[in-house]
Amino acid sequence: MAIAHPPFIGSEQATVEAALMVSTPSPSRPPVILTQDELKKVAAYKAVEFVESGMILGLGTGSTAKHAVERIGELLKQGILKNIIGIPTSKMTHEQALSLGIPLSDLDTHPVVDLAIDGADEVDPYMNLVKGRGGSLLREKMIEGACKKFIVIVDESKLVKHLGGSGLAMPVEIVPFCWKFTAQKLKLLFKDAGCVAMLRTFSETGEPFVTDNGNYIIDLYFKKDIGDLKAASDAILRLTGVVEHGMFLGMATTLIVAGELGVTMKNK
Ligand SMILES: O=C[C@H](O)[C@H](O)[C@H](O)COP(=O)(O)O
Repeated sequence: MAIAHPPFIGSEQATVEAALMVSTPSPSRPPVILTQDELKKVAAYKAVEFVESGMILGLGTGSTAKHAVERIGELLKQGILKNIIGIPTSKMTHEQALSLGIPLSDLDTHPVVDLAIDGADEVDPYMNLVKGRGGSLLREKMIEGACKKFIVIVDESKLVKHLGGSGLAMPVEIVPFCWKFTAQKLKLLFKDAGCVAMLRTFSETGEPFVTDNGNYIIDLYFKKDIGDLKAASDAILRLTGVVEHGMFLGMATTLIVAGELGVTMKNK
């Protein structure tokens, strides 16, 4: 997806330049064309402006968060940030952060996290999120739930009117034991919303996708709005066999969206 991008102003311009290393647009120069990945990078770089030396940082997972982790690594290397400790939300992010020389820890050692930066699959107008299409929802929810501040970074394609509204998956992490039984229970919970529950598998082999915690993912698809999110969350979590779901309700404290009209930021 290529988007014609109007000139940014102020610190947003600086963020775009840092993210993309582009020169300032001018009337004589055509507008910068940003791909979806570049928009993710712009949002990520903007969020990293809130990172301060000495912070304990929750490091998110996914194609958006990876830009933030990369930028943190870069600023550490340049000596602009010092004494950062990262707490990765997945094995993948752990590997990335290690390769960048970011010192790492965990919630056992650092139970209070200053700031987390992470992407999302869907964001509703109240900053509720769907996360976990990459399979990392459990560790993300544990770490982001322990944060004083949680910045969500997305490109504008992630904005929805209501959760589940993109028509894409709402992930639920479950124990592998009798997964069909749990999937059926999940489907029945949302039968009025026309729910379809599917085990996440690898398309090449048909083998189940296994999370970092050794669990399976059931992806829920809804034909209609599921309504009361808190009630839906409680009902899912009451099912024995469910470990966690991908609805992150009331957790985000700041939302940064990069889109066609520039970067917007919203606080809780
Ligand atoms: O499990 C994956 C995480 O929740 C991601 O943060 C989420 O899927 C968004 O990923 P991306 O930035 O790649 O769209």
